[in-house]
Amino acid sequence: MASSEEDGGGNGAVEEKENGKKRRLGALATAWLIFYNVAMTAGWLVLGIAMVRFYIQKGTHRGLFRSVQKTLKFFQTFALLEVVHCAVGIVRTSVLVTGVQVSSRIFMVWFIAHSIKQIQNEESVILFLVVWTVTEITRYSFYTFNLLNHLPYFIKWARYNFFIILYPVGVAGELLTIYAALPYVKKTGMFSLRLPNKYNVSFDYYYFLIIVMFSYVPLFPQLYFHMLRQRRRVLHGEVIVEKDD
Ligand SMILES: CCCCCCCCCCCCC[C@@H](O)CC(=O)SCCNC(=O)CCNC(=O)[C@H](O)C(C)(C)COP(=O)(O)OP(=O)(O)OC[C@H]1O[C@@H](n2cnc3c(N)ncnc32)[C@H](O)[C@@H]1OP(=O)(O)O
Repeated sequence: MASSEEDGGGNGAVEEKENGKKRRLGALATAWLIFYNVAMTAGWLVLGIAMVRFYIQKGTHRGLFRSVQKTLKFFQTFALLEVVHCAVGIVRTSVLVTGVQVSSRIFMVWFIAHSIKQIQNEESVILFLVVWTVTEITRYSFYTFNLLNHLPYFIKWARYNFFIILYPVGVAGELLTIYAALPYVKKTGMFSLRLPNKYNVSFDYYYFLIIVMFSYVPLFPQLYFHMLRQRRRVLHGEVIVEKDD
């Protein structure tokens, strides 16, 4: 995370600069991250409240995705900035780990749930929506309070414990949703390119989705074990030697 001006540590990109510049960039980066995390906490809170209100009013999950999709798309797409934060060094996280996490979410939102209307009312969509929402409210409020140096222990505890259950449940929701999308993708041939065509290349979205589903097998454990290491480091103070990207 971007460190405060006083402690001066923890931000390689910033530390290399000469002193005056370093202080300014440190304060700017911290201010930006506070703004970003407050906005994201608020966005996911709004989404959570909208989901609860929808369910209370309608008594069904049908139509829920449609009613919250604008907020979801905006805030989940905004999270692309997290990859930028790592790349420019204002947060101390792997670009690769963050990139996989963010791109899989963007993919679910735009290329599955948005593009394939027939699956928007699947229970699995609601499953990953609820899990993402709880996760993100906890995660962004953790970062915000941490940056402000007033971190309540229960938020820290929630950040590094909830994922143990929420991560596999969220992944199950995502995989079930992709699985539910397969027949529609096959029937419509969407996003696919058949031969012959002027580019002389073919692409089959149906098989691409199957490959994406299988790619969870090697990729998800890496994210999960990364979080388990973070948990040991933050909650139990273990020193973890991270490999470079
Ligand atoms: C094109 C098709 C692609 C298809 C790919 C298919 C493969 C997909 C496989 C992957 C499946 C993922 C599925 C996923 O979407 C399901 C869910 O999310 S379910 C819900 C449960 N999820 C979670 O709990 C998410 C957990 N993940 C994360 O928290 C992050 O995304 C992750 C990058 C994985 C880990 O986070 P990080 O390494 O950043 O850990 P920390 O939070 O401990 O932070 C480390 C330090 O960085 C500071 N930091 C990070 N971000 C910020 C920020 N925004 N503001 C301020 N500071 C930040 C943090 O404080 C730490 O600082 P320090 O080291 O000083 O303590």
